[in-house]
Amino acid sequence: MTLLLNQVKKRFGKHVAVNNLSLEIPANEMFGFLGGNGAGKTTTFRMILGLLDRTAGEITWNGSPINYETSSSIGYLPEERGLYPKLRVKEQIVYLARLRGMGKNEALKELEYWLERFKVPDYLNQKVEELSKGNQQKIQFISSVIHKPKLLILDEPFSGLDPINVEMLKEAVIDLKNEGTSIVFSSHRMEHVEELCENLCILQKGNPVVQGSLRQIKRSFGKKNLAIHADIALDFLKDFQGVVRYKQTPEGCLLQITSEAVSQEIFQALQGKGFVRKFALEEPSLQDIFIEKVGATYE
Ligand SMILES: Nc1ncnc2c1ncn2[C@@H]1O[C@H](COP(=O)(O)OP(=O)(O)OP(=O)(O)O)[C@@H](O)[C@H]1O
Repeated sequence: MTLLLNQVKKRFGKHVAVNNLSLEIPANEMFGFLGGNGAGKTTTFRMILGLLDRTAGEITWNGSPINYETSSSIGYLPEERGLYPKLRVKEQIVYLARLRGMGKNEALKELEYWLERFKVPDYLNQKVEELSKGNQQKIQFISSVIHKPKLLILDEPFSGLDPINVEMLKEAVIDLKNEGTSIVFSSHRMEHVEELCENLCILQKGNPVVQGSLRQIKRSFGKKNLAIHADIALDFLKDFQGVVRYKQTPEGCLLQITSEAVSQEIFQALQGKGFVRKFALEEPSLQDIFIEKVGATYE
Protein backbone atom coordinates (compact mmCIF):
# COMPACT_ATOMS: atom_id res chain seq x y z
CA MET A 1 0.00 0.00 0.00
CA THR A 2 1.97 2.96 -1.27
CA LEU A 3 0.99 6.47 -2.22
CA LEU A 4 3.02 7.67 -5.20
CA LEU A 5 3.21 11.14 -6.67
CA ASN A 6 5.21 11.47 -9.83
CA GLN A 7 6.13 14.92 -11.17
CA VAL A 8 2.82 16.38 -10.08
CA LYS A 9 2.04 19.92 -11.11
CA LYS A 10 -0.91 22.25 -10.59
CA ARG A 11 -1.42 25.53 -12.30
CA PHE A 12 -4.21 28.01 -11.56
CA GLY A 13 -4.17 30.26 -14.60
CA LYS A 14 -0.61 31.53 -14.77
CA HIS A 15 0.10 30.75 -11.14
CA VAL A 16 1.96 27.50 -10.49
CA ALA A 17 0.68 26.28 -7.09
CA VAL A 18 2.55 22.93 -7.09
CA ASN A 19 5.57 22.23 -9.24
CA ASN A 20 7.12 18.85 -10.10
CA LEU A 21 6.36 17.16 -6.82
CA SER A 22 7.36 13.49 -6.48
CA LEU A 23 6.74 11.55 -3.28
CA GLU A 24 6.56 7.95 -2.15
CA ILE A 25 4.71 7.17 1.05
CA PRO A 26 4.51 3.51 2.07
CA ALA A 27 2.33 1.81 4.72
CA ASN A 28 3.29 2.37 8.35
CA GLU A 29 4.61 5.77 7.44
CA MET A 30 3.81 9.18 8.85
CA PHE A 31 4.90 11.75 6.30
CA GLY A 32 5.20 15.44 7.16
CA PHE A 33 4.32 18.15 4.72
CA LEU A 34 5.64 21.58 5.63
CA GLY A 35 5.43 24.95 4.01
CA GLY A 36 4.34 28.50 4.66
CA ASN A 37 0.92 29.90 3.85
CA GLY A 38 0.10 29.36 0.22
CA ALA A 39 2.98 26.92 -0.34
CA GLY A 40 0.71 24.36 -2.00
CA LYS A 41 -0.02 21.81 0.73
CA THR A 42 -3.82 21.84 0.54
CA THR A 43 -3.70 21.90 -3.25
CA THR A 44 -1.53 18.76 -3.16
CA PHE A 45 -3.96 17.03 -0.80
CA ARG A 46 -6.90 17.91 -3.03
CA MET A 47 -5.10 16.47 -6.03
CA ILE A 48 -4.30 13.27 -4.11
CA LEU A 49 -7.97 12.93 -3.24
CA GLY A 50 -9.08 13.62 -6.80
CA LEU A 51 -10.98 16.74 -5.71
CA LEU A 52 -8.83 18.83 -8.00
CA ASP A 53 -7.48 17.91 -11.43
CA ARG A 54 -3.74 17.88 -11.94
CA THR A 55 -2.10 19.97 -14.63
CA ALA A 56 0.56 17.27 -15.08
CA GLY A 57 1.98 14.17 -13.39
CA GLU A 58 0.57 11.02 -11.87
CA ILE A 59 -0.83 10.03 -8.51
CA THR A 60 -1.48 6.41 -7.57
CA TRP A 61 -2.52 4.64 -4.42
CA ASN A 62 -1.50 1.02 -4.32
CA GLY A 63 -0.77 1.14 -8.04
CA SER A 64 -4.15 2.56 -9.11
CA PRO A 65 -5.50 6.06 -9.54
CA ILE A 66 -7.60 7.27 -6.63
CA ASN A 67 -11.25 7.21 -7.59
CA TYR A 68 -14.68 6.42 -6.23
CA GLU A 69 -13.83 2.74 -5.64
CA THR A 70 -10.66 3.47 -3.67
CA SER A 71 -12.10 6.40 -1.73
CA SER A 72 -13.62 4.23 1.02
CA SER A 73 -10.09 3.29 2.08
CA ILE A 74 -9.08 6.94 2.42
CA GLY A 75 -9.67 9.32 5.31
CA TYR A 76 -9.40 13.10 5.04
CA LEU A 77 -9.43 15.83 7.63
CA PRO A 78 -9.81 18.99 5.56
CA GLU A 79 -8.30 22.30 6.52
CA GLU A 80 -11.67 24.00 6.56
CA ARG A 81 -13.46 22.19 9.35
CA GLY A 82 -17.12 21.62 8.81
CA LEU A 83 -19.69 19.45 10.46
CA TYR A 84 -23.42 20.06 10.44
CA PRO A 85 -23.94 22.24 13.51
CA LYS A 86 -27.55 21.21 14.13
CA LEU A 87 -26.97 17.47 13.99
CA ARG A 88 -26.04 15.36 16.98
CA VAL A 89 -22.58 13.79 16.97
CA LYS A 90 -24.05 10.31 16.80
CA GLU A 91 -26.36 11.03 13.84
CA GLN A 92 -23.69 12.76 11.86
CA ILE A 93 -20.77 10.40 12.36
CA VAL A 94 -22.84 7.28 11.89
CA TYR A 95 -24.27 8.78 8.69
CA LEU A 96 -20.79 9.58 7.34
CA ALA A 97 -19.52 6.12 8.30
CA ARG A 98 -22.44 4.48 6.49
CA LEU A 99 -21.62 6.45 3.36
CA ARG A 100 -18.25 4.77 3.51
CA GLY A 101 -19.79 1.34 3.70
CA MET A 102 -19.98 0.63 7.43
CA GLY A 103 -22.94 -0.97 9.17
CA LYS A 104 -24.84 1.13 11.72
CA ASN A 105 -23.89 -0.93 14.78
CA GLU A 106 -20.27 -1.22 13.75
CA ALA A 107 -20.09 2.55 13.20
CA LEU A 108 -21.68 3.26 16.56
CA LYS A 109 -19.30 0.90 18.34
CA GLU A 110 -16.32 2.55 16.69
CA LEU A 111 -17.64 6.03 17.50
CA GLU A 112 -18.08 5.08 21.16
CA TYR A 113 -14.52 3.76 21.22
CA TRP A 114 -13.13 7.05 19.90
CA LEU A 115 -15.26 9.26 22.16
CA GLU A 116 -14.10 7.21 25.13
CA ARG A 117 -10.52 7.44 23.97
CA PHE A 118 -10.76 11.22 23.57
CA LYS A 119 -12.35 11.40 27.04
CA VAL A 120 -15.64 12.86 25.76
CA PRO A 121 -18.11 9.92 25.92
CA ASP A 122 -21.07 12.17 26.71
CA TYR A 123 -20.75 14.01 23.39
CA LEU A 124 -22.52 11.14 21.66
CA ASN A 125 -25.92 12.80 21.88
CA GLN A 126 -24.82 16.42 21.82
CA LYS A 127 -25.31 18.74 18.90
CA VAL A 128 -22.11 19.82 17.19
CA GLU A 129 -22.92 23.52 17.71
CA GLU A 130 -22.88 22.93 21.47
CA LEU A 131 -19.23 21.88 21.41
CA SER A 132 -16.17 24.11 21.52
CA LYS A 133 -14.10 24.55 18.33
CA GLY A 134 -11.34 22.23 19.58
CA ASN A 135 -13.83 19.56 20.56
CA GLN A 136 -15.58 19.84 17.19
CA GLN A 137 -12.18 19.20 15.68
CA LYS A 138 -11.82 16.00 17.66
CA ILE A 139 -15.21 14.89 16.33
CA GLN A 140 -14.15 15.73 12.79
CA PHE A 141 -10.96 13.75 13.28
CA ILE A 142 -13.12 10.80 14.37
CA SER A 143 -15.18 11.19 11.20
CA SER A 144 -11.97 10.90 9.14
CA VAL A 145 -10.80 7.68 10.82
CA ILE A 146 -14.01 5.89 11.78
CA HIS A 147 -13.96 3.65 8.70
CA LYS A 148 -10.35 2.58 9.40
CA PRO A 149 -8.83 4.05 6.25
CA LYS A 150 -5.56 2.73 4.91
CA LEU A 151 -4.50 6.18 3.78
CA LEU A 152 -5.13 9.13 6.07
CA ILE A 153 -4.63 12.73 4.98
CA LEU A 154 -4.68 15.32 7.73
CA ASP A 155 -4.55 19.01 6.88
CA GLU A 156 -3.24 20.87 9.94
CA PRO A 157 -4.67 18.34 12.40
CA PHE A 158 -3.22 19.99 15.51
CA SER A 159 -4.12 23.61 14.84
CA GLY A 160 -6.46 25.09 17.39
CA LEU A 161 -6.05 22.29 19.92
CA ASP A 162 -4.83 22.78 23.48
CA PRO A 163 -1.65 20.92 24.52
CA ILE A 164 -3.55 18.06 26.15
CA ASN A 165 -5.65 17.48 23.05
CA VAL A 166 -2.57 17.77 20.84
CA GLU A 167 -0.97 14.94 22.83
CA MET A 168 -4.14 12.87 22.65
CA LEU A 169 -4.33 13.27 18.88
CA LYS A 170 -0.62 12.54 18.48
CA GLU A 171 -1.01 9.26 20.36
CA ALA A 172 -3.97 8.39 18.15
CA VAL A 173 -2.09 8.99 14.91
CA ILE A 174 0.96 7.07 16.17
CA ASP A 175 -1.29 4.08 16.95
CA LEU A 176 -2.94 4.29 13.52
CA LYS A 177 0.48 4.39 11.87
CA ASN A 178 1.63 1.36 13.85
CA GLU A 179 -1.50 -0.47 12.76
CA GLY A 180 -0.42 0.00 9.12
CA THR A 181 -2.03 3.26 8.02
CA SER A 182 -0.10 5.57 5.68
CA ILE A 183 -0.50 9.05 7.10
CA VAL A 184 0.30 12.36 5.44
CA PHE A 185 -0.14 15.48 7.47
CA SER A 186 0.60 19.13 6.97
CA SER A 187 1.68 21.42 9.72
CA HIS A 188 3.00 24.87 10.40
CA ARG A 189 4.60 23.57 13.57
CA MET A 190 7.95 22.03 12.85
CA GLU A 191 8.30 20.44 16.24
CA HIS A 192 5.26 18.27 15.47
CA VAL A 193 6.81 17.03 12.26
CA GLU A 194 10.14 16.54 14.01
CA GLU A 195 8.49 14.43 16.67
CA LEU A 196 6.24 12.32 14.48
CA CYS A 197 7.81 11.90 11.03
CA GLU A 198 10.74 9.99 9.64
CA ASN A 199 10.28 11.54 6.22
CA LEU A 200 9.16 14.96 5.16
CA CYS A 201 8.94 17.50 2.40
CA ILE A 202 9.14 21.27 2.67
CA LEU A 203 7.33 23.18 -0.05
CA GLN A 204 8.20 26.73 -0.95
CA LYS A 205 5.90 28.43 -3.43
CA GLY A 206 4.93 25.03 -4.78
CA ASN A 207 8.48 23.71 -5.13
CA PRO A 208 9.85 20.92 -2.96
CA VAL A 209 12.99 22.56 -1.51
CA VAL A 210 13.85 19.98 1.14
CA GLN A 211 12.84 16.36 0.92
CA GLY A 212 13.88 13.05 2.45
CA SER A 213 14.42 11.45 5.82
CA LEU A 214 14.59 13.77 8.79
CA ARG A 215 17.83 12.17 9.96
CA GLN A 216 19.46 12.54 6.55
CA ILE A 217 18.25 16.10 6.14
CA LYS A 218 19.72 17.03 9.51
CA ARG A 219 23.01 15.29 8.77
CA SER A 220 23.45 16.79 5.35
CA PHE A 221 22.69 20.26 6.67
CA GLY A 222 26.24 20.19 8.03
CA LYS A 223 25.88 22.76 10.73
CA LYS A 224 25.23 21.94 14.34
CA ASN A 225 23.96 23.73 17.39
CA LEU A 226 26.00 24.18 20.51
CA ALA A 227 24.32 25.18 23.76
CA ILE A 228 26.55 26.56 26.49
CA HIS A 229 25.45 27.48 30.01
CA ALA A 230 28.18 29.22 31.97
CA ASP A 231 28.70 32.02 34.48
CA ILE A 232 31.45 33.59 32.36
CA ALA A 233 31.37 36.11 29.53
CA LEU A 234 30.81 34.22 26.30
CA ASP A 235 30.46 37.00 23.80
CA PHE A 236 34.02 36.46 22.54
CA LEU A 237 32.50 33.45 20.76
CA LYS A 238 30.67 35.78 18.35
CA ASP A 239 33.88 36.16 16.38
CA PHE A 240 35.20 32.66 16.93
CA GLN A 241 36.12 30.93 13.70
CA GLY A 242 33.42 28.46 12.65
CA VAL A 243 30.63 30.19 14.60
CA VAL A 244 27.90 31.12 12.14
CA ARG A 245 25.32 32.40 14.58
CA TYR A 246 25.53 33.60 18.16
CA LYS A 247 22.43 33.98 20.28
CA GLN A 248 22.54 35.03 23.88
CA THR A 249 20.28 33.04 26.20
CA PRO A 250 19.41 33.66 29.87
CA GLU A 251 21.89 30.98 30.93
CA GLY A 252 24.63 31.47 28.36
CA CYS A 253 24.46 31.21 24.60
CA LEU A 254 23.25 29.11 21.72
CA LEU A 255 25.61 28.85 18.78
CA GLN A 256 25.33 27.55 15.27
CA ILE A 257 28.69 26.13 14.25
CA THR A 258 30.04 24.71 11.02
CA SER A 259 31.32 21.38 12.36
CA GLU A 260 31.90 19.25 15.42
CA ALA A 261 35.60 20.20 15.34
CA VAL A 262 34.63 23.81 16.09
CA SER A 263 32.95 22.65 19.30
CA GLN A 264 36.20 21.00 20.38
CA GLU A 265 38.09 24.24 19.79
CA ILE A 266 35.49 26.18 21.75
CA PHE A 267 35.74 23.62 24.55
CA GLN A 268 39.50 24.21 24.69
CA ALA A 269 39.02 27.98 24.63
CA LEU A 270 36.71 27.80 27.64
CA GLN A 271 39.20 25.85 29.77
CA GLY A 272 40.28 27.76 32.85
CA LYS A 273 37.83 30.63 32.29
CA GLY A 274 35.27 29.49 34.86
CA PHE A 275 32.53 27.01 35.58
CA VAL A 276 30.62 25.60 32.57
CA ARG A 277 27.32 24.03 33.62
CA LYS A 278 26.27 22.80 30.22
CA PHE A 279 28.12 22.18 27.00
CA ALA A 280 25.86 20.35 24.57
CA LEU A 281 26.40 19.68 20.89
CA GLU A 282 23.06 19.15 19.17
CA GLU A 283 21.66 18.36 15.75
CA PRO A 284 20.16 21.38 13.98
CA SER A 285 16.45 21.75 14.46
CA LEU A 286 14.05 21.60 11.56
CA GLN A 287 13.37 25.25 12.31
CA ASP A 288 17.06 26.07 11.62
CA ILE A 289 16.91 24.14 8.36
CA PHE A 290 13.67 25.74 7.29
CA ILE A 291 14.97 29.24 7.94
CA GLU A 292 18.10 28.63 5.93
CA LYS A 293 16.47 26.80 3.02
CA VAL A 294 13.30 28.80 2.72
CA GLY A 295 14.76 32.04 3.98
CA ALA A 296 11.83 33.04 6.14
CA THR A 297 10.87 32.94 9.75
CA TYR A 298 8.20 30.47 10.45
CA GLU A 299 6.12 29.72 13.47
N1 LIG B 1 -9.01 27.29 -6.49
C1 LIG B 1 -7.93 28.09 -6.61
N2 LIG B 1 -7.86 29.03 -7.57
C2 LIG B 1 -6.80 29.82 -7.70
N3 LIG B 1 -5.70 29.76 -6.91
C3 LIG B 1 -5.71 28.86 -5.93
C4 LIG B 1 -6.83 27.98 -5.72
N4 LIG B 1 -6.54 27.17 -4.66
C5 LIG B 1 -5.30 27.55 -4.23
N5 LIG B 1 -4.82 28.55 -4.99
C6 LIG B 1 -3.49 29.18 -4.84
O1 LIG B 1 -2.50 28.16 -4.82
C7 LIG B 1 -1.50 28.45 -3.86
C8 LIG B 1 -1.37 27.30 -2.88
O2 LIG B 1 -2.48 27.28 -1.99
P1 LIG B 1 -2.71 26.15 -0.91
O3 LIG B 1 -4.06 26.38 -0.31
O4 LIG B 1 -2.43 24.84 -1.50
O5 LIG B 1 -1.56 26.50 0.15
P2 LIG B 1 -1.26 25.85 1.58
O6 LIG B 1 0.15 25.42 1.57
O7 LIG B 1 -2.29 24.85 1.94
O8 LIG B 1 -1.39 27.15 2.50
P3 LIG B 1 -1.94 27.37 4.00
O9 LIG B 1 -0.85 26.92 4.92
O10 LIG B 1 -2.14 28.85 4.06
O11 LIG B 1 -3.20 26.59 4.15
C9 LIG B 1 -1.87 29.78 -3.23
O12 LIG B 1 -1.13 30.79 -3.88
C10 LIG B 1 -3.35 29.91 -3.52
O13 LIG B 1 -3.72 31.26 -3.63
